[in-house]
Amino acid sequence: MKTVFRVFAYVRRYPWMATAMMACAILGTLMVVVFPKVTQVIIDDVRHGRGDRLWPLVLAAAASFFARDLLNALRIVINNAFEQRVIFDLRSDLYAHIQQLPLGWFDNRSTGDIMTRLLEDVQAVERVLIDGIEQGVIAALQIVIVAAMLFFYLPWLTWLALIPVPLMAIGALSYTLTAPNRYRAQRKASSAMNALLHDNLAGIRQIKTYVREREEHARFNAASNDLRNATMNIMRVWAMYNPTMSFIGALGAVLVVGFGGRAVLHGEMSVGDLVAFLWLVSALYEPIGKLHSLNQLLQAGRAAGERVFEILDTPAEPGRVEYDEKIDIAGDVRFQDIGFAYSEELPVLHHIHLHAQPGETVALVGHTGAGKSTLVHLLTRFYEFDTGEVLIDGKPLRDFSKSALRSAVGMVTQESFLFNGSIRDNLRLGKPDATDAELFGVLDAANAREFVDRLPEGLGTVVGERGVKLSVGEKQRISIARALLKDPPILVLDEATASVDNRTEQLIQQALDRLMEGRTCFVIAHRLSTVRHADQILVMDHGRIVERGTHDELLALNGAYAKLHATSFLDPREDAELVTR
Ligand SMILES: Nc1ncnc2c1ncn2[C@@H]1O[C@H](COP(=O)(O)OP(=O)(O)OP(=O)(O)O)[C@@H](O)[C@H]1O
Repeated sequence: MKTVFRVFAYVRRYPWMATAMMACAILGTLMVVVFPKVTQVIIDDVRHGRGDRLWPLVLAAAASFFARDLLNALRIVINNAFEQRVIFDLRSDLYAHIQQLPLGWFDNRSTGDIMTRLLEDVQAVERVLIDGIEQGVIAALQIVIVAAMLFFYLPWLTWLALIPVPLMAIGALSYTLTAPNRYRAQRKASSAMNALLHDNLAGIRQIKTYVREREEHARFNAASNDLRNATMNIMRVWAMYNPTMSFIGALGAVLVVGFGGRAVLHGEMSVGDLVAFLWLVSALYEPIGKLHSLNQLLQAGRAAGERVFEILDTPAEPGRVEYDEKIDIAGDVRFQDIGFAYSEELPVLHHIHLHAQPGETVALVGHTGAGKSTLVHLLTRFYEFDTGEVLIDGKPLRDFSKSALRSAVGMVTQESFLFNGSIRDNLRLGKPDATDAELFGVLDAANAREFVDRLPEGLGTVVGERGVKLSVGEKQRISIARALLKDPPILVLDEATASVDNRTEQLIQQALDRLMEGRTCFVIAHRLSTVRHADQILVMDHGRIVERGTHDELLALNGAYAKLHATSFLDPREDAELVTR
């Protein structure tokens, strides 16, 4: 129930719309009493010499139907606007919160699952909200009004008409108690199918390369079949529950016809009363039937709501966010005895000490999995270190707002992720108000101007998902240009290992040199040239810094670094290129 109440809290944001909608619904429902009354009067009174009343009564009945449907039309218009606002709010809150969640949360979830929650689950929650409130209240109101009228007419026949109600309540209760598991299973199956779909679309090149289309199709069908089975399970129970309830409800009308008919035969009630009574009984069971459908919606919404609120209840990343805060950072970075673990079983960094002065280049080298990326991710608080302290310009990292800190650190990763927008949009991520002249300036510096000028729409060219329409070397240079535009005092650079041709390599290296100039740089180094020119090299092994010094010092030490060097761990190609440059 907690989930349901939390969902209803969203309605409170629009009290006027909710009130207007309810007013239309209530007034429209009140019209339900007119027709049975008119019918009774026509049958009983008009028949007995009050023919003059016939047409005014017919007119009154027509007017009541017109009013009911006019109010209904109004209610639908308000309802739609209300519904869309609520769904917008819930989706917006959810998205805003997702953006604030720590990276560790994303590491443990599939994109397809998150998207299912944001798209499908929000929709299911919204249906409960709107239909739940509105139709639930209307149905309850109609039941109360009609039951009151029935009791007013003939209490003994009303009691007979209500005999099926306790049976229906028991049926509804057992459905409600067993439904959550069925709906949870369905939401989970839907997420799993979407996750597979998302993963496969992202990996479509691999699927084609490894000729896995048939197998992946089978895997998709299996996930889709799970969803089908889960949905069928819900439907099967519903197919039993709904008609059973409808049949039990119909028994009420049957009892009324039987005992009411006998009363008419014995002259204890008029035919008009019996007809009116039957109308009212059907007007009583119609909303009861609706409540059953609503119960089904409610159970679906409950399962979806749990998944939506699970995200909203996940604590956001720690740290302040002050988007417009401007800070001046020189770029002095110090790690003091830093320890970090992704999870208790997976300690990754141990006793890390390092000091980089403003403008220095620190090269991180070491075998794969040594902890180099993890170390630099702590600098931007992508992950929170467990022990020790990181200081920037002598101030603890956690005293900076996250926004200011991340504005001060530029990142150029191997992946060079580009968004599916124009080159201009992608560059402006680094500086939203940059003019085209500034963009061309950084494209020049990043050796990217030439190919951008050659593109059919220049800066306006759309690069495709993840920048798929650009080559690896082009993407790298765009991402260097983007970092140049951001102009951060601290730079994290994950040197690309992917090979590009020698000329492109040279262009990229030149662009990087320009980018690194005058900044404190942490480079996850894969090239000999980079480490040669670094002010200090940190050699990492199993989460520890095992050696530190300059290239010559470390070679003279004849330890781990010398071994890496001897085994050509670092790519020497660029070195040769630079010498000839
Ligand atoms: N997001 C994560 N969640 C859990 N474990 C992780 C995560 N990222 C990295 N690891 C683990 O932490 C260890 C260090 O990884 P890290 O990526 O920092 O190494 P690296 O030195 O940068 O390696 P590479 O040069 O291959 O990128 C590895 O054992 C890795 O499996």
